[in-house]
Amino acid sequence: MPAATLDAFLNSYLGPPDELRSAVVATVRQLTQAATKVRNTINQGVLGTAFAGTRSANADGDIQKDLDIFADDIFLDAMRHAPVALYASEELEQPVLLDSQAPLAIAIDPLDGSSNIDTNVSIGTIFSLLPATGAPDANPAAAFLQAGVNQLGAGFFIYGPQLALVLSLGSGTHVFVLSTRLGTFVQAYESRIIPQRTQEFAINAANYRHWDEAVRLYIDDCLEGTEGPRGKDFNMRWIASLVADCYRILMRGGVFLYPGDKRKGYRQGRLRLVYEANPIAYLIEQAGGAATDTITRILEIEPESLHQRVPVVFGSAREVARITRYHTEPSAIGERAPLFSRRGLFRA
Ligand SMILES: O=P(O)(O)OC[C@H]1O[C@](O)(COP(=O)(O)O)[C@@H](O)[C@@H]1O
Ligand SMILES: [Mg+2]
Ligand SMILES: [Mg+2]
Repeated sequence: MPAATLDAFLNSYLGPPDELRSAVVATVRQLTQAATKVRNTINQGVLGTAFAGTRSANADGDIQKDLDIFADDIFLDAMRHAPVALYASEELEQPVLLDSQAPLAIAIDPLDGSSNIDTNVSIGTIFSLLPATGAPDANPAAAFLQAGVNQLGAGFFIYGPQLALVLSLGSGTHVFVLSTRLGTFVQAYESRIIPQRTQEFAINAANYRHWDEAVRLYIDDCLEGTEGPRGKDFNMRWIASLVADCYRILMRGGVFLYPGDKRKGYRQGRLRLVYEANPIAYLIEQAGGAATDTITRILEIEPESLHQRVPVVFGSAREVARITRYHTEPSAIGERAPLFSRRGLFRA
């Protein structure tokens, strides 16, 4: 029987007194308040213009939209009232030291799907909760260079038709929706289970000519549908908001790919390991899915730097495993010989 509210869920997670657990719960509570503020701002319909004059380039060189910076300020401020030692954000070159004695470190993408801000398509906030290891005041970035398996919890808010929180604290992936009538987040599902198989993929196909052969072949085979080696038709989606693509996969399965490609600066894809791929991989695995960098499990990758990128494939476990085989044992896929000699459907 699902707990009716986020509060009830968090209380049931608390269990016996435990400093880390209560820190996680207090932090999630602060995050929900911050997300509600961001949502209220979005609802005022002031996205592009309200924060004029705040545009600049972030740590990854992207042009920051004004709402990115606003959201970052809101979440940073909220974390000052949480048991958080360190706050690392996509929008900040270096982590901020908040309280060296506090037990947690948070890595956050305050506004995911920025290219959709002006288009009224779902955007979100992604967060990863880690133990604040090492000496936070001596080397703030070091706490974030731990593999995703160490996460104590992870989640994202999605500012869509509903304000939803997708959350895992290590036992399943749960979805809560803000009820404006009740003034609280209400559990919408007990725990998501992603189907093992799928007939739906998500990828930015405009990059087809830049992909490696393994990715092209996988997509070619999907597009051939019932006439190709897969023997079934596929559907395609690409929202260009990681949170929205992930939410759909949690609801009905599917596979998401943002591989590395040959464009300058995209050899490791576009997504960031510490505050995008790791929390998403944690949620997906907790829902029975899988997440890799095409070959290696995302959660086992040891980050080398806070803002590093990583190729990402996640979703229905059998499909993710198949994509790995396209990369590691291509001759075992289908019945083609010699492999990679075919011309792709997108190619002239
Ligand atoms: O525009 P592209 O290359 O298709 O990339 C879209 C991807 O980039 C992102 O917008 C990156 O996140 P940010 O908006 O936080 O930079 C993802 O949400 C999305 O999956
Ligand atoms: Mg993002
Ligand atoms: Mg962002």
